[in-house]
Amino acid sequence: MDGTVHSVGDFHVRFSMQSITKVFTLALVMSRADHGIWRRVGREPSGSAFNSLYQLEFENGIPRNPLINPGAIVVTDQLLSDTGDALSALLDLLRAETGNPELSVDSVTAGSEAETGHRNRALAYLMASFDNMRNPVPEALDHYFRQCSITISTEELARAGLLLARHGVRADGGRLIDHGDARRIMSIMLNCGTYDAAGEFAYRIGLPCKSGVGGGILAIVPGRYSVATWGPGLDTKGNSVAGAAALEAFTDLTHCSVF
Ligand SMILES: NC(=O)CC[C@H](N)C(=O)O
Repeated sequence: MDGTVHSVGDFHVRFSMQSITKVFTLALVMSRADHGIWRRVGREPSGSAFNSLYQLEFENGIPRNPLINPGAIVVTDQLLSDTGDALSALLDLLRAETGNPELSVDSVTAGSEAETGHRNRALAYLMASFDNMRNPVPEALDHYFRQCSITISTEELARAGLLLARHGVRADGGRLIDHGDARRIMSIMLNCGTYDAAGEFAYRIGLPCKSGVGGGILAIVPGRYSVATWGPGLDTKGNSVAGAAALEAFTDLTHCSVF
């Protein structure tokens, strides 16, 4: 938590943050008093794929949790209502926490997210049909697609993760969220941060984690440090195979887990 970074391998390589951004948009929304987000999204593991539609239909347009796609779309929609510019709010936070003012969106990735995002569009319109979207779907999705396309290195991701390791205290010593909300976000990461493999991750690694389909994983050792891994090969659930293996070896060797 003093900012010392230990790195190995391709730690300067930039990759697409993808779903890892979902943790930071949630923190931004929760930083506002009376945010009301838990009326719009749940806090239970989904047990299904991150872009599954059927559960959302059964559960009346209320996504299971904020770390699967429909939940994150709701959170981004809320952040858009709160700030007028969800993407800028997220970029400002990540630039400050990583210490890299150049952190930005990869426009080629963002273009491809928009071009291929039919399922995300289906999820968002389904939620709109249940009156769970506040902004026009195309506008909210534009922010969501660009948010997923922010590029970051493992070193920067580890720095950003300190926000949670420090229970809500920012790099500049100010506070974004209170201690309890940081604890709650990490509990959601443990239960929901790796989609329908969260049980397996808790068993193998025992840390709050958030993965993204860009191959990154952010893991937090609360009160001590954060660990970021990147390996582009994904398993069938969308989690980095090498990243999970590295984190498992790491907690086996260090005995540092929340259990
Ligand atoms: N699991 C992920 O990283 C999903 C993010 C991806 N951009 C999507 O919306 O489908």
